[in-house]
Amino acid sequence: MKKIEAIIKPFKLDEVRESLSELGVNGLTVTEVKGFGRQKGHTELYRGAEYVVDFLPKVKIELVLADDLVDRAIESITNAARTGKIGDGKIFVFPVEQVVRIRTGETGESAV
Ligand SMILES: Nc1ncnc2c1ncn2[C@@H]1O[C@H](COP(=O)(O)OP(=O)(O)OP(=O)(O)O)[C@@H](O)[C@H]1O
Repeated sequence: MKKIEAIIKPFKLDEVRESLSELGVNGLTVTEVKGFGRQKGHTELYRGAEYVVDFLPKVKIELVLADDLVDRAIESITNAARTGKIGDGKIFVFPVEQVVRIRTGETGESAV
């Protein structure tokens, strides 16, 4: 199992969620975050306004999924989140040791 953390532009959240649902992803966690990438100090467009601030609002999506879904999930997120402009975001992938579904006590891939 792997955990994908994707930092995306907030207005792309619905599109990304829909593309992941089509893949059969069972759940995900979303957090409003702030951050910067390589373009720090440069302006970036956010909701029509230009920002020169250090930290821009982003959305972090976290999802844990079976190994065989990871490549397709990365492709879906990339296609849905890309505008081609700076600040489109980044995807990080981590190994996951264990998952426990609290209600049923299931563990491993069947708990994801
Ligand atoms: N190395 C990193 N570690 C942790 N978070 C990061 C890292 N790089 C980017 N992020 C997060 O991802 C968000 C989007 O990054 P961003 O797309 O601006 O990266 P970039 O490398 O500057 O790419 P681009 O050239 O497309 O703008 C940042 O606001 C930050 O929250």
